[in-house]
Amino acid sequence: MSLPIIDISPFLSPDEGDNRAARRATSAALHAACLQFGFFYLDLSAFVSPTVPEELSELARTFFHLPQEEKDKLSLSLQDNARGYARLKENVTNGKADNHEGLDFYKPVVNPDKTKPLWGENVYPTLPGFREKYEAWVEKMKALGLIVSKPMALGLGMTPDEVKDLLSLVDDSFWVMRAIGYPPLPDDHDGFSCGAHKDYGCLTFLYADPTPSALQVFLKDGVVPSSVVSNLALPAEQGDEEGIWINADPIPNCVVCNIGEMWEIWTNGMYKSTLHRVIHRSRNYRVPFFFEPNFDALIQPLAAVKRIQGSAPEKKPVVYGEFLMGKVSGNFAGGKGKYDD
Ligand SMILES: O=C(O)CCC(=O)C(=O)O
Ligand SMILES: [Fe+2]
Repeated sequence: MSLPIIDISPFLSPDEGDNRAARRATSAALHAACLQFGFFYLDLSAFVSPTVPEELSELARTFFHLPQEEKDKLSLSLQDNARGYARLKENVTNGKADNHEGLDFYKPVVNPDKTKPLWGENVYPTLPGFREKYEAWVEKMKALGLIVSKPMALGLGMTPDEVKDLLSLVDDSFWVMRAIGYPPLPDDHDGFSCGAHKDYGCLTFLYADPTPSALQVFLKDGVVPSSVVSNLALPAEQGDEEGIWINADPIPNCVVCNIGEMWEIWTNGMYKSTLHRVIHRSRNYRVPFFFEPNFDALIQPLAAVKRIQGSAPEKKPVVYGEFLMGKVSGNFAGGKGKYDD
């Protein structure tokens, strides 16, 4: 049982000739993957050289091996409580400390003011090449976000004008990038490397180290046939929901991609943002990139979705920046973590 692999290469070359059919196939495959799982792999062989994410992981390794007092100089508490370094177990999900440390970056803002949540400045380690390589990755992932948004829009049957409108909501993405350091999760640890959560933006692109069984995805009952479920070893339940946890092990040349809550609103719940968690039994370094809407974007159910669903009750629209602020300031002030509801 493995999540689908989507080939984005037809969207890297012009919309002509044989490529048209290939584009339609990619869009249909994405639509099916979003309907069924909300999680899939994107094959980036034609887009990213495999050495680039390895370099990022290596730089993260070097940073997280620095003495604690060096890392604390970049503490997010010295910034805007969002940008910067969070110590091991500083983030809490579902009331339990996450067994990871992290370094977070957000889209730079005009007139930064670190007394306002999210509105400070990114802090980069002074390690040679760190800033350049991570900033280059931001550019690559922003481009990927725009590329993948197209087949997603086409998979929903959007018209060319609707596609343009959708892209205008993400063309100045208020992105987030994290470098995460996972030490091995001790057997007696009361919690996870990263507790079960949904991502809240549009699309997460996770460059994952090759450790198997670390990232786990919750599939509710009925998503996969029971003949498949009986072959899976992980225990079932999540809160009061019945389902299974499956491993989303890394595949060479692919990023793991999942959809966030903004796609859930755009599709009026047709695509679900899927719960996931991390249980990392070895030491490693991973770099998720969160491709989010523009800060001021109004996110509401799409006309194309209304055509599919008819007159279903509609999810409430949100302005992405307000939604994010509510989440971040409420959670940090209330002692909750960045992923808590
Ligand atoms: O490290 C991973 O495998 C996933 C991390 C994650 O889910 C997140 O940071 O939102
Ligand atoms: Fe996540």
